[in-house]
Amino acid sequence: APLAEPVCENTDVVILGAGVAGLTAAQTLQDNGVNNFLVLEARGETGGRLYSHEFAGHTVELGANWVHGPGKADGNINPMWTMVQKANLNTVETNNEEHVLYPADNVKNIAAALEAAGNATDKVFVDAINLLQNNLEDRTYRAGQRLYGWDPRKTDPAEQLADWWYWDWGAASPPEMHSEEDRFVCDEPGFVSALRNTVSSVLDRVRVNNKVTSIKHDLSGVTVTSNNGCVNAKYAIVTFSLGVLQKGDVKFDPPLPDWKAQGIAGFEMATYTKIFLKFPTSFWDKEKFILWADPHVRGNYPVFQPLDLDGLYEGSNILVATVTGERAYRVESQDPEVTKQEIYDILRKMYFDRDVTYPEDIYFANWSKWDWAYGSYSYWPASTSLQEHQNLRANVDSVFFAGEATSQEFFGYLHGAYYEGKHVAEFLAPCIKVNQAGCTEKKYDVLTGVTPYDLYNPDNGWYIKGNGVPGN
Ligand SMILES: Cc1cc2nc3c(=O)[nH]c(=O)nc-3n(C[C@H](O)[C@H](O)[C@H](O)COP(=O)(O)OP(=O)(O)OC[C@H]3O[C@@H](n4cnc5c(N)ncnc54)[C@H](O)[C@@H]3O)c2cc1C
Repeated sequence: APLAEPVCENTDVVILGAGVAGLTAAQTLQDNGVNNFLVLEARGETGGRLYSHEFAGHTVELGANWVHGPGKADGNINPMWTMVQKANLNTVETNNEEHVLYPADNVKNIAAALEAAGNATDKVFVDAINLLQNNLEDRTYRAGQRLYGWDPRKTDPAEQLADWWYWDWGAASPPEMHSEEDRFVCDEPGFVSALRNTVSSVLDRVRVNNKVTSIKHDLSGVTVTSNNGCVNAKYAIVTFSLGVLQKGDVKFDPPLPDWKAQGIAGFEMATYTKIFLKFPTSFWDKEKFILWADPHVRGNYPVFQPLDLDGLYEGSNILVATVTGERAYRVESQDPEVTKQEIYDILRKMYFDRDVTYPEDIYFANWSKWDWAYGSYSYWPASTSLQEHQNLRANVDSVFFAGEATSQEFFGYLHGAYYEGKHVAEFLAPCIKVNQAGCTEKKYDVLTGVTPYDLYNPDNGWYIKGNGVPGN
């Protein structure tokens, strides 16, 4: 071949992304007797949004931190819990009720608001299962809460904090997982070590620092181009975050069909930013969650978590603040020194009677900016159908998709990514082994609405369909 022509590597399956979904897919292919595969990863390390990082001499988790719902011995065990136990990582049980409340002069109201919000939330989840199982019209989370008596006043700090706590922060947990405790992972090897141990036999297939820029596809295969060359394969498994798919940095050739583009466009990425702070002294409550009801701004540094609790990083003087959504974008876009000062000012208001010291160091992830993530995790907007979600999940030609966002049950979670990676590999393994073309997953070319057309009638205020408009 002429020298200028790039020679692509050949393999059966090219997995794009080495997060939980990609590495689980790789391991599952191998477990099912498929050995000819490669993993291309943009970053210099594996794990993706399971991201352990050194801060102030300790390993902290920039991304996933909890095993949400470890499961019960007599039921389903969360696969992430199995990994964490095998790796023998230190964890601590948490639940949303282990908190101290600030400001001190508003504690009674905050406690009452938390109780009301919590009660409504429990009922909304039961409701949500009912709507889903019976194919009834969806409603927003807020509509559900109102029906159960929770409609926080916009200018009531206690109610706004309670609302943030049960929605923005905590309650995005799926109903199946809701009643169980959560396990917070805090250990020097890092949460990501549990994943790496589990997939150790496929790690040598991962090519780090390979940022994929285009995916050429047809029914017979794919050509994937990265900053480091190209790979031909029979199948690709794309595990990029929903944010990456939405931003369009990776070109599909031919472009993705409408049903697929619509599936990708219809879902949302949240941003959840943890801010790690190292202090000269530890002056805060030794409690798992310290909540702050800001008198003016909803979600303004509403939760702090000490990492220097007994059994965690004792003596570390590390405090973690979390912000979400608009407040997270603000932190990502302003000078960290400003963030430091803002947090210091709030801590001084909370602990006006203690010796509050100034943070020595600060670090946070730029989830909404990082071009390998563009957000922290996905969520499912109200009134978006299962069909549309399946289209986000389904393959286009030889390109398959897996990741937390493609999980209908556990989107947003590590175990969602795990189950999707496992599913896609189990689906493809037989296709590869018998060299069977046209393996394809369920998709919907047309998404249907829910109101039958004969209900568009004058009784319902609909005059256009042959009935003329009122007064004509
Ligand atoms: C702040 C935060 C807190 C969270 N907390 C929890 C929690 O407590 N519990 C929980 O269960 N879940 C939590 N999650 C969610 C969990 O981390 C994710 O659901 C899970 O890690 C997603 O795995 P994935 O394999 O689907 O995607 P990813 O981990 O995003 O993997 C995709 C991989 O693709 C790579 N990639 C992207 N673009 C390209 C490209 N162009 N070329 C090559 N490679 C590319 C990325 O670098 C990445 O490694 C949290 C997430 C965040 C961000």
